Amino acid sequence: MPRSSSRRHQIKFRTSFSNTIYDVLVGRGWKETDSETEWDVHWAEREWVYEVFDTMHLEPHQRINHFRNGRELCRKDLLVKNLKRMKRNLQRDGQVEQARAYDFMPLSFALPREYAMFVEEFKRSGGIWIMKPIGSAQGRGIFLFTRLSEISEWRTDPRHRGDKNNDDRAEPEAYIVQRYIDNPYVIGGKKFDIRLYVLVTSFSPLVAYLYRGGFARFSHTRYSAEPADVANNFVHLTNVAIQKTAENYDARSGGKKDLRSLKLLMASRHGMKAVDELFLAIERVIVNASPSLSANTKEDYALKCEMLNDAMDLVDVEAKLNGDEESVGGFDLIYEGGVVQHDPENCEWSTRLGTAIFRRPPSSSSGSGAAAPPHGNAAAAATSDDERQQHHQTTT
Ligand SMILES: Nc1ncnc2c1ncn2[C@@H]1O[C@H](COP(=O)(O)OP(=O)(O)OP(=O)(O)O)[C@@H](O)[C@H]1O
Repeated sequence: MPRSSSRRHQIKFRTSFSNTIYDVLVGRGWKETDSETEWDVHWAEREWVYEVFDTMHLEPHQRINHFRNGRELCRKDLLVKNLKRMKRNLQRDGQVEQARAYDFMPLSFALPREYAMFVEEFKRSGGIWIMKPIGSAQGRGIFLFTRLSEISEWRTDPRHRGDKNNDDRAEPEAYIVQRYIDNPYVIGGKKFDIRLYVLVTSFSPLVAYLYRGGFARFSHTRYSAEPADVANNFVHLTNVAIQKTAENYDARSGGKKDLRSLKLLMASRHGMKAVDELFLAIERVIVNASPSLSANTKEDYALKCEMLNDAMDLVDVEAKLNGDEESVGGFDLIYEGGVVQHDPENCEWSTRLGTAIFRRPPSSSSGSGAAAPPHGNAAAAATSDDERQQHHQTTT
């Protein structure tokens, strides 16, 4: 795609969403269209892209928000399958150290297919396990258990049948069963997870950018791994969709703490170096096709709009980039066919505390050999299925 001159025509977008992404696209002065073919940006539903991608023709200037095979990394069972396969291949090739990098995933089995293997492991080791429907989001259908009989209920209960007509012969719904991490890092006694935004502009070679902003999603009930609390989702599941139904839910903060405050707090406990190292390790394991783009607070709305606006700059709809940028807005290149290694001699630590990566001073930004032009038609940042046709009030 020629990048020397900016395109002058009116940019047109298509979307069925009406949350932050809609506001951002309109805010850029772009025009909404219903046309099936005449658009520059299509912010589409994930399943739709998976279905039609192979039969659609994309012009070089057109951008769509999912890859055709995104579910290979973003559906829970396929992610497990691919991570296991990758690890096996590395072990087979004698790359022991690289294979070990895949140990971050707790022991997992795809049900019902690997039920017998799971039962063998469960009888051997016991403990707390977590069941997650393979294609769901927002904590829906997730539950913890400590006894096999609880799984038997899942196997026989019609509510968990793949066939919604309650056909007794239908297979139980597909789940991932995973060893539960029962000693999470807590703040104020509460469990949290972290929402980061990654924009993947190409899968071959893999090119990924990480956004500096993000937030932690907190539970509202103190963490406990006691048997009496195992069934209490308010203790164990940090999804906002779950937490907002808790009695003590704090609607003002939305249960969220921005990434910068989180890192400062952790730095005050452990030192900045430890926090930077932690976030570099996190960078190596981030994957998600559907971060919620709806907002439940003013801050949330501002963060998501700013992130999406920068994402639109990065996928270069208006053909304004040179193609060798390592940072665009809040997005920093972290992977381009391999981990982007910045020379510490030439770099300074980010002072924005968003992500812990080396940031090159502006004067030495060119000729690094690490940068890649943002390219490809797709960008893996999307919206949860539940957000279709919704406005700003929904949450993950
Ligand atoms: N193996 C595990 N050990 C401990 N906690 C877990 C484990 N797997 C998932 N969780 C917790 O369960 C909750 C839901 O997990 P996750 O966010 O992956 O589900 P989801 O339904 O796909 O949600 P979302 O759509 O918001 O990403 C989170 O609080 C997460 O920390």
